[in-house]
Amino acid sequence: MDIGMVGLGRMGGNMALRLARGGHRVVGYDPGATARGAAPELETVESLQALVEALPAPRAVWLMVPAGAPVDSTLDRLLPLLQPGDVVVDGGNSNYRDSERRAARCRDAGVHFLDCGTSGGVWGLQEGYSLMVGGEAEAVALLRPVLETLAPAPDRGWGHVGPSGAGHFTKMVHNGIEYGMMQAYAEGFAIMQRKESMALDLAQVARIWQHGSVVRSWLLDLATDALERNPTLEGIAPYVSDSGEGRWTVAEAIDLDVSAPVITLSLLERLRSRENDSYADKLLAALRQGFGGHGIRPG
Ligand SMILES: O=C(O)[C@H](O)[C@@H](O)[C@H](O)[C@H](O)COP(=O)(O)O
Repeated sequence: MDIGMVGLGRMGGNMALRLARGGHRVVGYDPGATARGAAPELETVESLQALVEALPAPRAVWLMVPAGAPVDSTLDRLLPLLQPGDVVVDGGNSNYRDSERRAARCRDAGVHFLDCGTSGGVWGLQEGYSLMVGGEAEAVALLRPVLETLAPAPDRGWGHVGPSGAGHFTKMVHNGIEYGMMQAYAEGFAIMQRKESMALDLAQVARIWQHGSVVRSWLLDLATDALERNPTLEGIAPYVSDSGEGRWTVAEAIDLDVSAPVITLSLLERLRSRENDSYADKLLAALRQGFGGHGIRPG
């Protein structure tokens, strides 16, 4: 089918390519002008207007722009160009409450809005993406050919999970789980690395666990590659960023009265990783000295 792809960065560019290679006609536009003009499979245009004009009705336009304000500003410019019956998909890591709001806004204009949680990262081009779609069934049916091509296989790795917001809600929880799993691997390997008397080959242990072990997973495969390439993790600062999904998961857990200690602590560990001159730790040391006369390490 014909589809417009807005945003041709790491995710959008690869998704556009996977679709083009899967036999779809993809018209790409990148607001940041990082268009992959070099990829011969992609037809790129210079404006949203040109993108809309290049598509037959009902139009399908997939947004892969950074979450937050860029999605709203793209919608501001895109909606007046669309017609009732057209479909907009937000495939980025948007907050699900924003997606509920955007769906209502599109509905007022007669345009369908689908929120699609997209997992797979840079590997999605070859492996396919895991896609969680929220919105109206009618719009999902229109997008089915595209979803079947983006997914690892037409009949699996994607699904209509619920009403507007449900796609990004499930992706948010997916990422919360991702935080917890990553943290558990990181801690386990740190314990083994500290056991200097055994001089364990951590890449070897990871390789063993990849086969038959209860904790085998794609994240473990990535850990194995990382440890094989760089066993001491030299050149990597112990600083872990986040893009918001873990925070939203923790906030949602609290709102719903769900105890989610592992996800919460893995988020806090990321925050902790960014403190290399902790005021809180200095105060702790000062208090301990205050009440117990314990020594402090001069800094
Ligand atoms: O499933 C995925 O493909 C990932 O979860 C991806 O969507 C993720 O958002 C970023 O790679 C990093 O997220 P953080 O910056 O929050 O770690």
